[in-house]
Amino acid sequence: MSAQPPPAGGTAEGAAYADRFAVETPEMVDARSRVAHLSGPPPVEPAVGAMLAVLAAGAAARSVVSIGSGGGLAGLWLLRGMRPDGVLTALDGDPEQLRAARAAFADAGVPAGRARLIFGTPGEVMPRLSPGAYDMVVCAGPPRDYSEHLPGLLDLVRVGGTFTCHGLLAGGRIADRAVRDPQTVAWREISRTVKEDETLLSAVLPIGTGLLVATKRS
Ligand SMILES: C[S@@+](CC[C@H](N)C(=O)[O-])C[C@H]1O[C@@H](n2cnc3c(N)ncnc32)[C@H](O)[C@@H]1O
Repeated sequence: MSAQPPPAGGTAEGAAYADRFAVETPEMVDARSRVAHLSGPPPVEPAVGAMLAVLAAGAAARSVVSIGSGGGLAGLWLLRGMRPDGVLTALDGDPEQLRAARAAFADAGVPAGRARLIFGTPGEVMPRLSPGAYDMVVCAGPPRDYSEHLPGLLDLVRVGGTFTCHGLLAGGRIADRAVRDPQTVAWREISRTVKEDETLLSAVLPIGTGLLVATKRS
């Protein structure tokens, strides 16, 4: 398990319980330790991974895009919830993280056809993805790196599908109007855009470092 993050809501004990409730497979535990020494932010907390799996199962997801897929933790949880014939498209701009993800999927026995690993940024890869074709689009990483692509990322989601971003409550800065660093400002822009989009029904879940979830209604 990753180091316990500051609780986005509730108590540290509650957050720890939510993470223990979401039991990870041995392959997930190995995937977590594989990325522990790499640079970059940590993978999703178990409670967040479990929520992603629940959302994927609820959407009977057959096609999911993971932006900033890292070493594959979120991907393994998503694959657990997706249909057995579902395909995960995972993209990351760090070759070491992608290598770790490839190892994680191989370890977990994920058939090659179920996971498409792509090196690149959202701006580079999005033109290769079809609008409206995805049951879920799952974003992680620094919000400034994908906020400018938010309209395009939302366009990828089919009607009835789900969009998520993880990390917006980290440190609680988003709630403090006096804080105006670029990442926090980017999180506010993403949250506002999603909240004000009348085609979306959205919520913020205080798990992990905060999960923004939206379902496309039209
Ligand atoms: C928090 S980590 C991902 C963790 C992953 N979702 C998981 O749970 O295993 C964020 C990832 O975003 C990637 N990333 C950051 N900026 C990016 C960009 N502009 N394009 C592609 N990937 C990016 C980083 O390389 C890193 O692997």
